[in-house]
Amino acid sequence: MGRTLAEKVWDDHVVTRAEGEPDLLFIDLHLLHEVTSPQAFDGLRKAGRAVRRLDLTIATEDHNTPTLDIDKPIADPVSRTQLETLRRNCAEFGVRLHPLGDVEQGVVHVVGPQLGLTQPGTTVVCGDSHTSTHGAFGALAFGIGTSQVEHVLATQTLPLAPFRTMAVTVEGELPEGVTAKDLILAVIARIGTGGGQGYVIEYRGSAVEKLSMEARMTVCNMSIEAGARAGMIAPDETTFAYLKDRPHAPRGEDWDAAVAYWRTLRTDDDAVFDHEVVIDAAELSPFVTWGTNPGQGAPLSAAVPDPASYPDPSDRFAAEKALEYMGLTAGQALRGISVDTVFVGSCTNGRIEDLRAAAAVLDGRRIAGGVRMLVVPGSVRVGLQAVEEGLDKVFTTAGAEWRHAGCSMCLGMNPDQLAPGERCASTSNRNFEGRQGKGGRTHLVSPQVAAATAVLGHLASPADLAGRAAASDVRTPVEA
Ligand SMILES: CC(C)[C@H](C(=O)O)[C@@H](O)C(=O)O
Ligand code: SF4
Repeated sequence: MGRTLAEKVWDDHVVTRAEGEPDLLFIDLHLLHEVTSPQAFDGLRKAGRAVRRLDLTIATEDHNTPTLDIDKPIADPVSRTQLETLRRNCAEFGVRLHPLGDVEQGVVHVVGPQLGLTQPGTTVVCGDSHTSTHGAFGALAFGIGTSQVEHVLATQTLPLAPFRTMAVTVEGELPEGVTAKDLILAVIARIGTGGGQGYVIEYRGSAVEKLSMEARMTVCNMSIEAGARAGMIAPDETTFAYLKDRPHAPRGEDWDAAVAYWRTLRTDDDAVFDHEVVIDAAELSPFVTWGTNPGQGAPLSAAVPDPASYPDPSDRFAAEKALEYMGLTAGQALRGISVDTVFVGSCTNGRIEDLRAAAAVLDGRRIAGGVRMLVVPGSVRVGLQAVEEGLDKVFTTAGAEWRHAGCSMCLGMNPDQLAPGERCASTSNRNFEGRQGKGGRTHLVSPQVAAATAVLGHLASPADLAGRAAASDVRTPVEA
């Protein structure tokens, strides 16, 4: 019988297989950050062990890094300790680290792909749930716990329980203005936050094939929000073009050999998935969340749902609780919900295409009075590219704040937080209670919706700005 993409990559990495035991897999790339590595390094130190494969291990600082005044000492003592600990550990064990101030620093899931470290057919792990992002390259990429981080540091292998396979097939054309973020939010709303549990999801179909690498990363990034162990997309010409000439991509003959292998990484025609979901791209529209988990979402054109409409009592209870926390009423139009803050960034939507998309909406416009907008590039490189393209000026001219790279307000482990009761349209991936600051309320959106929301001061899509000319289009003849 044929095999799925995930099964092929898995099989190519089995070091040992024994009846009744999990397979031991070789790990090709281990990414580290400050939050989930300290105890793992402590464990190594106590056991008197070294890092087994320094050439396959790389660290960056992202969660605790400030996005302002990065040349000043870090004021928050917890963040300072986290970063100092990572620096000490990396120096002691010889691990390559890209610290705050380094040109390759940034959110771990933005840094790996942009350096060309994330490659098709590899196994990638990190002590971080959104490691699923790397599956966009046809890699098998898992988030792992701190004890597993220690195991990988010591052995470059990991025992892993078998997974089930799910295909999410999206056929057709995404309508104008509908993005990868809308697609994945719709998938999660459809299968639920537990719908992917135990599965590796492969996204396929003509709509997925047409997505750029960055859009594919947005989709795979949020697989974990459907409870899946990983998300994957088969590598193709788009993948190869993205990787070519990246610092760690193979070169010359090695490149040709790599591409020849990568072309074999496709689900066989006769392979069978344990579960299949089919979605018609044409039916998708800009999507926003109204609740406190990423599955509580609806089209922007819809209304806040009535908890009473849920047949399942636990869904009903969850919706009631969510509406209470979010300060929303059933039946209220999603489009009318006003926000205090807009956050563009994170490993979901903090890449250059995301910043371009937000800037295109803001160009020549101003954000609404009383709205605070933070634009945080996913990495220093993304930030530099944005500056080269003049996007930072578009943001600041519109009244937004242009910040230094990091996780920032995605989870508020640094000073970028919501105040209690504040409402935010955010391009990140989690809308849990208190995620962006205690008492803060999060609506997950695409970069385009984030930008339009900033301009109008309430949840909106760029289409809602039509007819409201950009400032640059309404110059008087004298100015022109
Ligand atoms: C801090 C880290 C362990 C966490 C994760 O695993 O995802 C964070 O990145 C998040 O997004 O909540
Ligand atoms: S940007 Fe957000 S989701 Fe991504 S790693 Fe950082 S905190 Fe986690």
